[in-house]
Amino acid sequence: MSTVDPEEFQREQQRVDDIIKKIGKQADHTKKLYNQAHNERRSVEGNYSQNAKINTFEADDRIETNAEVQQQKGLVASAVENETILNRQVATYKQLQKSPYFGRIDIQDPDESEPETLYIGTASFTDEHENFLIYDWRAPISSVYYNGSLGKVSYQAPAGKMTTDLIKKRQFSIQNGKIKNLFDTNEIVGDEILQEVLGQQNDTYMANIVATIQKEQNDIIRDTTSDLLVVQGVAGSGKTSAILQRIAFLLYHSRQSLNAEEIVLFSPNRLYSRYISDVLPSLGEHNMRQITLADFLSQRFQGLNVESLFDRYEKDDHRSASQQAITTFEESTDFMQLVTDYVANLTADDIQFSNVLFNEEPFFTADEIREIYRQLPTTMAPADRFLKTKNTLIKRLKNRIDKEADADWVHEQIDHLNNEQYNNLTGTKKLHDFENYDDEIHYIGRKLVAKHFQVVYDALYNNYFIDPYTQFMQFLKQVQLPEEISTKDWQAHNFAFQQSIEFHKLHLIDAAPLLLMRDLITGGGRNRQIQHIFVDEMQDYSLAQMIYFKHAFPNAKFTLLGDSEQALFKNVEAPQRLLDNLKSAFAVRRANLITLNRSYRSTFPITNFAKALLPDGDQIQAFSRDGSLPTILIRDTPTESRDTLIDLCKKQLQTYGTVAILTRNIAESQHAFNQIHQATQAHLLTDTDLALPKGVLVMPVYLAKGLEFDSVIAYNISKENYPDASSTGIIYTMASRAMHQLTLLSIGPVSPLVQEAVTSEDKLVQIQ
Ligand SMILES: Nc1ncnc2c1ncn2[C@@H]1O[C@H](COP(=O)(O)OP(=O)(O)OP(=O)(O)O)[C@@H](O)[C@H]1O
Repeated sequence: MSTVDPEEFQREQQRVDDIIKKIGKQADHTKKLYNQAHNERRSVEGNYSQNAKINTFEADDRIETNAEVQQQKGLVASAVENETILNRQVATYKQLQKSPYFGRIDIQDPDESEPETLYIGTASFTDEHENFLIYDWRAPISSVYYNGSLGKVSYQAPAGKMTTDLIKKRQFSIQNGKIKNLFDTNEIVGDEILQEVLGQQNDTYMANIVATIQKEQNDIIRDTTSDLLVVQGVAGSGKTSAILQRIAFLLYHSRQSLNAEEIVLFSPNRLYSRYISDVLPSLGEHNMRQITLADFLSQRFQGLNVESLFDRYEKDDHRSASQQAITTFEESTDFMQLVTDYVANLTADDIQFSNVLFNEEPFFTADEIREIYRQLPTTMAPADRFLKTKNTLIKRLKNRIDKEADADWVHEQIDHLNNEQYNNLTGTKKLHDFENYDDEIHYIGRKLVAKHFQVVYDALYNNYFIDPYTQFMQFLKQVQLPEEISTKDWQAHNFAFQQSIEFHKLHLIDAAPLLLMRDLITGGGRNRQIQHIFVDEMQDYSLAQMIYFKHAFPNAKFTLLGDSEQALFKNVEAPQRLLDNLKSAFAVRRANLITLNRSYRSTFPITNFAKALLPDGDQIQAFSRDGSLPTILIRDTPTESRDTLIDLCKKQLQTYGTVAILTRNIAESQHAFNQIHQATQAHLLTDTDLALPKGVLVMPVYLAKGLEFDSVIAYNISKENYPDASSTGIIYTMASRAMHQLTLLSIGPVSPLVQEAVTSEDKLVQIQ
């Protein structure tokens, strides 16, 4: 298979052996350092807990002890960091020992007499003289490997654009220190190694793809200039892979100014979060923060049960045209603009202030709060007025505390304090900080009263002096409706909003506009620390939600990835239009759209079948990997279908590690699971599952988003279940989850969507 002669192969193997030896030496040395660091951390920690236990009872000792504890704390933190870095290095060496590199480039720089040979791997490795024996795949020079065909190539180095002559490009597949395959290639990254990688069985969790990154994927990964990067990629084109490699790349390039905590990925579900969680650690990086939309919204609406995308999908089956029109309206950019305009024009009388209670009595009345707000200049932004109002309320609370501090009940409480309680109240203050005894008693009194009124302070701090739900109701009532929505339907919708709030629930469509309204009034809800937001499966988010993200993370650059054909919840939107919409809504300068049309996940026959399901499937290029044709099994009765399903699962398990039965919704999953679980030990997966087991998995299609399985069985793709084109996205998503084998089972006649593929002149499926 290899394109190089045996002697050359031998020379390369010799080099691999030498490098592995060197890595081994370095690994042993680092392991020793790690053990030292580990012991040191434990001893520093021991010291710290000793010191922290020192008697802090005597007021004069307290400050000294405090300083010492702070110092010890710093020592612990740096010892932990040291240990973590060394531990990570040891892990990297271990990985490099198995497979030190995957690429080699020979380049001839214009001002050098000899060509230079560079090897590229998942991490850098240098010898004792700081010579690079392996270059990190993210190093500037490594981009030549991913980007260039032989001949003149350029790359971006810290000093600016450089050019060189690429005279050889070699790809390796090295496993456990042995070269399995070796190719010289002129292509960007040759298909041979990719064939091999893609032909392997699903590993349950996603692996990094740095050895075989393709050119378009590389453009996504190395884009450091766009404020908004939108990627439209067909199923299996490597969008999720590109996100993760991109994060690794950004972290490497901005080591000093960016850390993983400042990157947030919105993931479609929790299974997906787990599915991708090994990729960054395999590249020696920490994972970014991950959150699902449902969890994000629940955090923002403490105390309310926010509908999830999945709840909504389960319900969407039964929605009328008018409900659909309302959803479209409320999820649009225009609607978010209406919210913004509404808030900008709110007068003091319009704002729904509410009483702040203490012991069930008003401590501040809504009218008092409104008066404070009214007195502020109307030229101020609502959020600034709100903040000033809040500060005034806090000041008034402090005045109350000050007065109350000398009340009899307070003095009485002070008399009953024991020494420890008393000292805890004086905190870092020392005795001579007080002018006299009265001063000290007043100080203690204030502390006691502040504790007493803590609920009031908390209510102010959390902005509970406004009722955002009633406010939103007021907003909904005055909205100018588009023609296609009748006043009656709108009223019904508003009533439903009000009712759901009474039951502590919130519909998903109301969440983004409501949050925006609340934030614009209160000035809260913004996180300026986050530098990058990634959204995978963006087709399942509304524009309104995206606009809210932009508002909530004002300093972040956005990378949005999706496949409009896999939209489970709405109609397909052309990527360019989406980009234009987002570009104007986000008001960004540098926006970029990248399209990925080559699909890597599935075998050639599976991708060909999936393509045929789509009206514009021609744009999808199937990667040429052999496999059997997808099979359609039509059974007349539920009993026959059950027997077929059990047989099928058993048979497939002999060949494959994961067999996924994908259904339309949770009820259907439950039904299929009940039929087969005894015979097949199947697992039923739901929204709350966090891990992916091996074996037969049964789940609704929306939980399979972003995932892949060796074998997929699309459950009951009957005419009855999928009567028309509105289900195209669902069947396409199911089919495109399969890596090696796809089976479609129908009880009764098959869906017309599949029928077309069946009757196509090219043989796309086999029927059994
Ligand atoms: N350059 C590559 N080298 C090796 N494997 C790749 C490459 N690109 C993609 N793959 C593999 O193809 C499969 C699909 O990739 P990925 O899940 O990233 O695609 P996606 O576009 O996010 O898919 P979907 O939208 O269908 O969920 C994965 O198994 C991934 O490892």
